[in-house]
Amino acid sequence: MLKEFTKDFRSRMIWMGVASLFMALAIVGQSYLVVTIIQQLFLDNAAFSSILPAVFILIGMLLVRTVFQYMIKGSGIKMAQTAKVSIREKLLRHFTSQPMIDADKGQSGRKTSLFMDTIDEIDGYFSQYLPQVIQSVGIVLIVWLVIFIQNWTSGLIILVSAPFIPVFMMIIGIKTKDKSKEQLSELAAFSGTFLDTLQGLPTVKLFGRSQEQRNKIDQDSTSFRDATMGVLKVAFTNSLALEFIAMLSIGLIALEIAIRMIIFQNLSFFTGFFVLLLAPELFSQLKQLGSAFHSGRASMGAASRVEDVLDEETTPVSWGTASLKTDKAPELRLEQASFHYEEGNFQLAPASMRILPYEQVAIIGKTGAGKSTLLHVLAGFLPAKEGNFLIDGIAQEKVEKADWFGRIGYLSQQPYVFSGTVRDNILLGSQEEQHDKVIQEVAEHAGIWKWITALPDGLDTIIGEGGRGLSGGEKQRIAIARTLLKKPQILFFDEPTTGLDIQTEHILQKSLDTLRNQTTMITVAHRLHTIRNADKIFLLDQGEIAGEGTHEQLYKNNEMYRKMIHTQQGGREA
Ligand SMILES: Nc1ncnc2c1ncn2[C@@H]1O[C@H](COP(=O)(O)OP(=O)(O)OP(=O)(O)O)[C@@H](O)[C@H]1O
Repeated sequence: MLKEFTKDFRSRMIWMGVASLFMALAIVGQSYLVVTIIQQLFLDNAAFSSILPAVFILIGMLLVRTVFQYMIKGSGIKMAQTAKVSIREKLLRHFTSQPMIDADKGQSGRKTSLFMDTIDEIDGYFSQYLPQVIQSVGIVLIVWLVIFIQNWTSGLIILVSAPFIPVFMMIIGIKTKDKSKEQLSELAAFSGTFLDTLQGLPTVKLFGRSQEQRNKIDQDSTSFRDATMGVLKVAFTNSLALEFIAMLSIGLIALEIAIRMIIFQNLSFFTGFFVLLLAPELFSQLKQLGSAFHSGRASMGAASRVEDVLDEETTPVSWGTASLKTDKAPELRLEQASFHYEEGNFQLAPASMRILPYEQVAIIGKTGAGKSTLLHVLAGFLPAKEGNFLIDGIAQEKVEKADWFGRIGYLSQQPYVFSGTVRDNILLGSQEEQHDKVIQEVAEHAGIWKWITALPDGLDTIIGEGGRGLSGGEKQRIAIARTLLKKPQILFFDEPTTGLDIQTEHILQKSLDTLRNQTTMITVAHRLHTIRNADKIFLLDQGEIAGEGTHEQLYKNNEMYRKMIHTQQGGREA
């Protein structure tokens, strides 16, 4: 994945290469001038004024070096920013293109950690590793060439000792990728458990499981700490080995220069000192490359974790480009359409049905019969695996996604309320800004206006993430207000199984009645009222349609339906 980006960053990398050549020349020039100044001042006893031009050129060289170093680093940071934005977009597209069922999978904390920490870890590859490789290769080659020309024996010592650094770097660094991947997995697990516990705190307390949860968090945090220590251990071993090799090589060069200068007296002070200044510059570049290699490997571990998630199999719903040519609610038709989840063995048997515009449809059946699954297939949240799903005669996969979702509404059993103002939450139902009068109107219909006016900031009151601080009934009413604002042509409604308070129930009924003639309503129904008033009822049993018709027809002809109604009525006749 990371290599893909290097193509996009080719021009930046060429520019970095050029900058590193200038840096190398500045390093050589800087050492040359330092030696010249010292030789003139201390050996040739030159006047200070005569070395002033050299001092100014030296300052210039230092400046050139600093500026190019800054530019290479800046370029690396820009590459990292672009790459991170692009990877985050890819991941977001992956998460959002998943069908509802996959989107709900896994812990939110894990996903957040992947999205934030893991992608941040990729930063090092572009901001440190790549720039350092380009910089070090250029500088090391040029500096080595100058040393070799000046004193070939020193050049030879470097040629023998320097390759140990990349070799050690690779041997030690190889482990970094796996260790870093493990560390990020542990962090994700820790974030997941922590967020899960936080969200389920009342449940945990209620069941007296605080200690177990505490132990689990403790365990996850210890695993994360151990994994972090593992990565750090590799990093420290890496630095130790690099320092050791560099120190040994520089020591050898110093010894060789001293022997040639003092014993054999065949090396000038100028050349000896020049080489002694250049050698640490060369090894410093190699050491920096070693550390950058470590962060590069850690980034590769992070990238591989992102890749694992991107490679996860999903069953996305495909959409096309055809617009529905109708202003009214489209007709829906299933032709031998079936569905099964990747996991588990539930099968929605091939089902055929026709839902006419503005029909009131109820889907009923026992728990686990497949009612919500059928509703999700009809709403385009899940793909029909076989058979056809036709929307106004057009195959669903050819219909434009935005056109379809612009026409439908979905009221789930547990509607989601976002962290934000009450106004923002209601306005989710509208593509445009709406006047407060309109919001008031739908809020009144949804029976929540009085509640809103009693809030400290009215419509501008901030409500918590996931609707925390709101009762179930209040969340439902906000969801109803959103739906009323959207005025969908088709409303998919997963009726709450748990009894709403009588008032919310009454409001819900009234709101749905207002929509009755302008909306096709497909309801997973639990209330007798909805079932009796439906134009068409589909009775599901273990994933199969076991009956279809009006209440009267089914009551007359279907034993299972009769039994269900009797149970609902507590034994009374319908
Ligand atoms: N994401 C999933 N992966 C695998 N199996 C699933 C998934 N979601 C639901 N199921 C299974 O599919 C079957 C049908 O589930 P569905 O939610 O459609 O039933 P339902 O009739 O709506 O039930 P209820 O009335 O309890 O909501 C169940 O056995 C359920 O466990």
